[in-house]
Amino acid sequence: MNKIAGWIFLFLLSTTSYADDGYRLWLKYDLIKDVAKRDDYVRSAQFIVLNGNSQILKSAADELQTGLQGLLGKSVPLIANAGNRTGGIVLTVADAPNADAQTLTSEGYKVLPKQNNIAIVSKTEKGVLYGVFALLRQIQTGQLVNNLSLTSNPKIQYRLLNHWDNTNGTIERGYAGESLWKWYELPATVDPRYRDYARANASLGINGTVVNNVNASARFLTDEYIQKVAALANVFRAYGIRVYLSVYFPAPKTIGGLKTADPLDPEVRKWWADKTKEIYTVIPDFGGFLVKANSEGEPGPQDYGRNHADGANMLANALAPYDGIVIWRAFVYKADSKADRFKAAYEEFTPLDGKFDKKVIVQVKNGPIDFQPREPVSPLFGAMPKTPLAMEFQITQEYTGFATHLVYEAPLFKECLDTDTYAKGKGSPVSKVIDGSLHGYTTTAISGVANTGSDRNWTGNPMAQANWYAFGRLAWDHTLSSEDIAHEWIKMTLTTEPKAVKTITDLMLRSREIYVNYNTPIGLSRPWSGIHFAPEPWLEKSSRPDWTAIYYHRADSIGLGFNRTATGSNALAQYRLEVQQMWNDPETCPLPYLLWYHHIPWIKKLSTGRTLWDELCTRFYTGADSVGWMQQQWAQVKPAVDPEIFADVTGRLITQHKEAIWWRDAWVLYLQQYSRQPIPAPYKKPERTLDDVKRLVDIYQLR
Ligand SMILES: CO[C@H]1[C@H](O)[C@@H](O)[C@H](O)O[C@@H]1C(=O)O
Repeated sequence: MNKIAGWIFLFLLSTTSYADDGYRLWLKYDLIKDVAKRDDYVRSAQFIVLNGNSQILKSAADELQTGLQGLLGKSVPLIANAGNRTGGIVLTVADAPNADAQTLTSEGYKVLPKQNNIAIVSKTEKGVLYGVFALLRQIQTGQLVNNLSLTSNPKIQYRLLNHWDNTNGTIERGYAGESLWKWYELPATVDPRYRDYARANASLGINGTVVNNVNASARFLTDEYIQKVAALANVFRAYGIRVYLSVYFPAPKTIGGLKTADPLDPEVRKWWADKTKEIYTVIPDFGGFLVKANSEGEPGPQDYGRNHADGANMLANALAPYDGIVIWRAFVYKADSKADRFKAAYEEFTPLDGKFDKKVIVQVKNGPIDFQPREPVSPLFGAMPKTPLAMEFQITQEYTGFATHLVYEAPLFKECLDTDTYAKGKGSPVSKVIDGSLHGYTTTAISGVANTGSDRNWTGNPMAQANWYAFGRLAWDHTLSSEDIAHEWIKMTLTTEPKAVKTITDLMLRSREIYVNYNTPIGLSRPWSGIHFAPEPWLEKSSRPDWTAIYYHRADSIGLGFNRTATGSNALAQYRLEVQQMWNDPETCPLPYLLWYHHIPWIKKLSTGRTLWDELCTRFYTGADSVGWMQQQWAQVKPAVDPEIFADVTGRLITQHKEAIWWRDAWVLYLQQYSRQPIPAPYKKPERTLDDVKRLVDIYQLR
């Protein structure tokens, strides 16, 4: 009987541990199997010195104890003073004239050898917490810690997740279940998961979270919701994370009973000042407001004949007594079939450069359109020298295959950050614009639209955890490489077995380009069906002209692509001269951007030696085939990876392959109507007809 009970216990244990593998993210802290290595760590981690009892220091010590307990299989005691003892870890908040702290900014940390101990030093408790995670990361990735010497300062001040979560628990563009925030239960019931969310973010250095959708409900500003958000803030505070709210601009009317929301109206201004005061009374470290205004039907200051700066400055004024900021989004465009949507943000915002209050940051999406699998950088990054600009990346895979397609986003983020804007001559990359170093902005920020949800593994596709991870790591230090970040994440999350690490890294690094190839190669964009998932390049009618596909690709009997040169929309003129030169000439424009800027004849020979048509077909076919390669690569790592995660990713890759072929067929058959060219050898004509694919997409979109 006992034996049976024992078996049942073991069985339960093993199943829970599988299920937990996804839940624990990169903070797994499993026992290090290499005994020699483990002993080495044990010698350096015999005790933890914790001097002080602030919430954040306590979180740091807790995490260190939990991590070491798991990794070393041994509980490590906390003591208040090292005395003469050596071989421990000393957490130190360095008071002013401490030599070790001199090169540190407020959130930076050092991990260094000190009197035969490992010292984790920072000017602040938050920095100590980040240092603890850095030390754990070293151990998790199998690096030596004796004589370890790390110095790290975050390059960007506000490192935020933006959640597009609604009051009813849904998430706009969320593919991993419902919202993490259980609004109906809050504030009385506080899910322990909020703490794990905070730990995961703090481990990356994320220090703020906007908890609700930019298409905001005014309810978030009611007392009822402020209390709920305060309950979240109470959990996050212990991990150095501040909460922010997206605001509905006409809230003074909808919940305040005023007749107007005009930002220059004294009553409206008073309403916001009072509301802000109310928030700070309940959430003393509230981070500030995020605003989507006069964009995609959301109301804003223009409804009252005012501009974005008037709206943003009014909120900045309300925040003036507090340490909070206004993040005003530049994602704007008007429904005008004659205009080029590409140009809209630049046109609306550059005249306002220098007119924003110093508490305002203008948040710009990485590209001028909308989070496409590949976009050129937004021209705004090179054109707002007097306004701090925040970067907005999308971690959730709205346009990169939801939670089924494996797309590692670090290369996409890096491509944008590394692009030279030439704003102050050569060597003015986007990264230096947003980290403030180029124009001397003192306020700097970066946001990632979150891909988390209530799914047990947080992100739906377990591999998408890497995108959350990569965003956070790059927000802290944009000089890290995609490859190094992938290595870290894999070793902490999936396996440390060297061959498997290499195979998975390779797979991840190639995944985005593979997706681009079957989805939007050579500068195509926005061929989406309404839900932004299935191919619908044939879409010609929609409620807005710029929500059709034809608006973007402009296929005709001559060729394909959007002419944005001087003979077309002239959007290129929004960039600095050197950037224009990079893209202006169809003969020299790099292929990834070609159709973003040029209408190219089907039979035109490209730099690859193939005609446009043949090149497109090559990309669609090799892209779809490469998903087969991804499946083979993944199959090889089976022995090294948790069985449940292995099976989950295997299943998603099967779906991805099927859908990649679907994309290929849709594009090839649709474009062939215009090109009237045969599909080049060795590729075979799709077995289905264009009507077959259209029907498939129509059915896909039925409710
Ligand atoms: C929150 O709305 C989103 C919308 O769902 C998305 O399809 C669009 O791309 O971008 C919008 C935005 O960024 O405001």
